[in-house]
Amino acid sequence: MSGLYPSAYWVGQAAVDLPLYFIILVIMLGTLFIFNKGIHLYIGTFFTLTFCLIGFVPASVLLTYVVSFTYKQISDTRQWWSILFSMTGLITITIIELASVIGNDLISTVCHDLFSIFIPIYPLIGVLICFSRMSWKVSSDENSYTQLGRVLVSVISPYLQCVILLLILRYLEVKNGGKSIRKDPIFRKKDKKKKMWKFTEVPEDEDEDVRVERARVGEYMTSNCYEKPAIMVSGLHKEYQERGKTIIGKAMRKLVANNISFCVRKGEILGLVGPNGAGKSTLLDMMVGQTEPNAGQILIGDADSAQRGVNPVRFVGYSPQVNHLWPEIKLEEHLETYGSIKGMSRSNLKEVIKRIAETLDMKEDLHKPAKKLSTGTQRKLCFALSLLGNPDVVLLDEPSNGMDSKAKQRMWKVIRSTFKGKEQAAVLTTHFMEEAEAVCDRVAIIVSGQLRYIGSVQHLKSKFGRHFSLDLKLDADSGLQQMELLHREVLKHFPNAFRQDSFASLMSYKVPKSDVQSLSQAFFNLEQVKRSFNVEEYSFSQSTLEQVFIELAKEQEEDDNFATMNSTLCWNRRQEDTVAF
Ligand SMILES: Nc1ncnc2c1ncn2[C@@H]1O[C@H](COP(=O)(O)OP(=O)(O)OP(=O)(O)O)[C@@H](O)[C@H]1O
Repeated sequence: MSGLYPSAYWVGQAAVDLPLYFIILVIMLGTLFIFNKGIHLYIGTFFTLTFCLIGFVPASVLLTYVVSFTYKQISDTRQWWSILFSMTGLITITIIELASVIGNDLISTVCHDLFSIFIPIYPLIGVLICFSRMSWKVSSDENSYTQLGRVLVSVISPYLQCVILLLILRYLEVKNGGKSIRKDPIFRKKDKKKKMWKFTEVPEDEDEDVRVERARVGEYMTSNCYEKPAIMVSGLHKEYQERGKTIIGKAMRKLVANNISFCVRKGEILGLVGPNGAGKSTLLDMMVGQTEPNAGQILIGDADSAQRGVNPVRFVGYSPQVNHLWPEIKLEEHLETYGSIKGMSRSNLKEVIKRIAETLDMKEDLHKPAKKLSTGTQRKLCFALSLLGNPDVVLLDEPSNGMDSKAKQRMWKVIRSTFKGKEQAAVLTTHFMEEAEAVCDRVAIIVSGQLRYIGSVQHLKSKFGRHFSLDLKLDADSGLQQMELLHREVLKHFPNAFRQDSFASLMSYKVPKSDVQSLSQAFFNLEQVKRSFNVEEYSFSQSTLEQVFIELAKEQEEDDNFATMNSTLCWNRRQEDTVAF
């Protein structure tokens, strides 16, 4: 709520609403007493009304605050609640008058008392009805006595209502409020006793590079003599409790970060890749403080500047997986707002917006509201917002989702030029291996909440790429017999080659490294095959990062029969180890 604690927000609202409502009511009552000859203003009436108003005004205002939790748009309040309040006032008056007309004082008194106690907008109406009765009716002691009793109920009820409505407001804030509620001096939630986490064990099957990275982070954390990396994540652990499938089913432990440690140096871009649900977004959420880890430490940016009191908003730029845009606000206004929050000057901001619009091809969309932007442009905008103000660290959660390939290439170029050789660092999650290869200096592969690998793309390929890919495209006229002969010839040169799916005249093989003694010999053999078997063209290449990733995910997720990776690829673990893109 406007960056304020909830209590500060409500007190601020009340500081305006209470006097305003009080003044309006005083003017209305004054007018009533001046022009209505039926109700006389005596000293007693004046004090009773004043005392009633002091309780009635806050009770009515608190009621509107409480009902404000039931609507999502401002217009809802005008349409429904104002009509409902007017109708309630009218109905209560009608009921009380009807009871009086039929001469049943008991019903009239019971209704009056019930309305006064349970309907916060009634007590003032009730007091006025009583006053008019006391003025107009032939005065009898019994009548005056009844009316005084009713007045008393109407005057006291609003004070009780204030207490109850305040408690309801607090309950609603605690239930619906965001994180600021924890620090709120009035609406603060009582902290439940936190579960104490034991130091999590280092996974036994941990990769050597991951182990080295963990040791490096440990050194950085304990030593003062190094130039610290831009991001340090140490021993991060997070798990959720998942409900069992049946009502009595036991809650399951879902591990989304299993003792993860890594660091990102200044000027470095680290790619986080992994299958759906591996825990990549949760990791970023923990880095920006949106999700609380169960154990571990995250240090972002220059600790010295944090101690010097530099605004932490300037340290981190974050582009979450779900777009965080205001639907009615224009693209340019988004950039202006974020730029101002990050402390950019007006003139600088204008220049930066112009450059962003040109670089990311958004010039024509500058004056469109966010809801009218295409999905790709919305992603571009979120990406641009995260870069505004040159933050020390930028976290990008699947930034290129929904972008066409041209837009992706532009964005990759911007990312490279922003971080390469600079003081800033970035973490980027992606499903596109092509993206990781094009943009990232190092890649971290996460499977089932565990960091399985970390290193440069080339190192990953040479470490895990156990196969070469061989594709042969035969002449369109070649028949099955020709293909069979070619297959035998391939096996002659690469005895352990494994044939994958063939499409029409295209034959694909996975060739183990052990079958390739020297690359020159392999290409010499393939040239001969090409000449003798009407092969139109062929390609022989080291495994792509995509293939390496599939291998890794398969090795380490032995229990899975099927897994999907976004829309870019899927793999089916069949007995013959077929990879299908
Ligand atoms: N608040 C939560 N409560 C329970 N489980 C959660 C919660 N948030 C995330 N999870 C679970 O944690 C796992 C990791 O989710 P996360 O979104 O981090 O994965 P991801 O690697 O980013 O996946 P994707 O690539 O699909 O975005 C998922 O199985 C998800 O269902």
